Amino acid sequence: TPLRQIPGPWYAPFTHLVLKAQVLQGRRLHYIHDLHERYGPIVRIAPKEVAISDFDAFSEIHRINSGYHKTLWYEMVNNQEVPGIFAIRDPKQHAQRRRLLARGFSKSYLKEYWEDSIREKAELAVAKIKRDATKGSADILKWWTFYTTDKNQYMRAVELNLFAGGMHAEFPIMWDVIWSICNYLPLQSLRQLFHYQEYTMEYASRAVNNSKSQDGNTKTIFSTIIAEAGKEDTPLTDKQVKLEAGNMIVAGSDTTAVTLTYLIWAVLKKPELRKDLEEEVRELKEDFTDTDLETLPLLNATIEEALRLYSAAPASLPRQTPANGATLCRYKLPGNITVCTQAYTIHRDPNMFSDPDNFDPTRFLHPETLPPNSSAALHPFGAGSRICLGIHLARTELRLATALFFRECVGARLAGTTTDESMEMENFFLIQPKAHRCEIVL
Ligand code: HEM
Repeated sequence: TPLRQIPGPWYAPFTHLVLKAQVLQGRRLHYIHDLHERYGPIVRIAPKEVAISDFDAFSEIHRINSGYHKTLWYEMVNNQEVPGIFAIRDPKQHAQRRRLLARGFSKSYLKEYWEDSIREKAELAVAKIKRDATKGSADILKWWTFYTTDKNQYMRAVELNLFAGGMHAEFPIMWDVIWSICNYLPLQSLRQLFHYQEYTMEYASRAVNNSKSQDGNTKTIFSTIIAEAGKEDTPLTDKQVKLEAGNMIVAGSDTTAVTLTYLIWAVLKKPELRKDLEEEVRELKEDFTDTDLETLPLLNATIEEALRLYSAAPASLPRQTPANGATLCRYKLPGNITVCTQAYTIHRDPNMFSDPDNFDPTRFLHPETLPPNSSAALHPFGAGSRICLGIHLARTELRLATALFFRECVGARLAGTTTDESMEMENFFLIQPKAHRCEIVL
């Protein structure tokens, strides 16, 4: 195989077990990052899998109409009868579904119908953080999760979704064996882990049914999806709408909550930066809008820097080489093998971002001074036709929560329990702090 030319550890051509062991330990992105540091921008990581951190190759793989499609791994993670938007692999089918869902996520639509409700929830989360932090300590990861998802009996299933889906995709046989054993055990937590899809679907069904029962004036994401779904020549079935609702609930909750948590943590580690941010948001008028926030230089630079170092989905985005093969980083690759790029490594490329491990929002205050290609290399929300559908929603949520936090929680500090070690990244497709909490005090 031409893959034998590609640098990498001696065992990679023979087995994927070392890679899988890293996945099990929540260390896949660290492992691949270390391999890039050792072997360079293209590394063979398993018999039929290659990791790539070269900018040109990244652009080629994720370019619209590039011919590199999502791999089967996505369908295995999704683990549903029919794949939803996140997992659909056929480009035509994907484009059709995306068109249908996109309207409810457009920037103008969000501003018109959703901004007030996002702001209301951000205010509530910040009020709770302030209350807890004043009394003792506040776990911001917990409150940002409540900000992005309803606090209800399905929350745990939503949290488990990508973890359990990832395990199903990586270890399908082991998963099925354990699944059949656990079915006989009367343990609620195990049932939730192995039946996460049913719980999530139940939650999604409830959300869709609620939307249907609302009067015509009340718009929610699901009422928009349902309305748009009805207009198509081949409308979505009721089941497909619920399935997509489930996808949105999973894709839109931990992602934003984790990014916000790391953002606040990184700022609180730098008291001067915290003071500058507090000053910038203090100047806002009481009834500021998201449009006002878009004009704040430091707030936006801080969000950009948090997305560079700590966006919640910085790990491998696997794609399949076109059937007739490809050439990447001057190596010829056969068709239908997996190539994956990870933002974690590309965002830490010293040629794109000087002193890359340093959290320094000021680098984005004058983007024109950044090296060429660095803004194209920044892709916390993915790239090309599969870029995040919720990008505007996520950015609005990030702006409102960050501004409200630094207005209300002036002088916030990290609690003694929050250390660099407790915040180390655990990687099960998404990242989250190893301690699964992040406490602050006032
Ligand atoms: C800071 C928060 C977020 C981050 C960092 C993030 C990141 C990403 C990334 C990297 C992808 C590309 C995955 C790939 O190519 O394999 C993606 C896709 C997606 N995201 Fe997000 N996301 C965030 C918030 C949201 C929100 C709020 C929603 C919706 C409620 C959402 C819905 C989706 C959907 C539906 C896709 C699949 C799009 C497609 O394949 O067409 N995300 N996201």
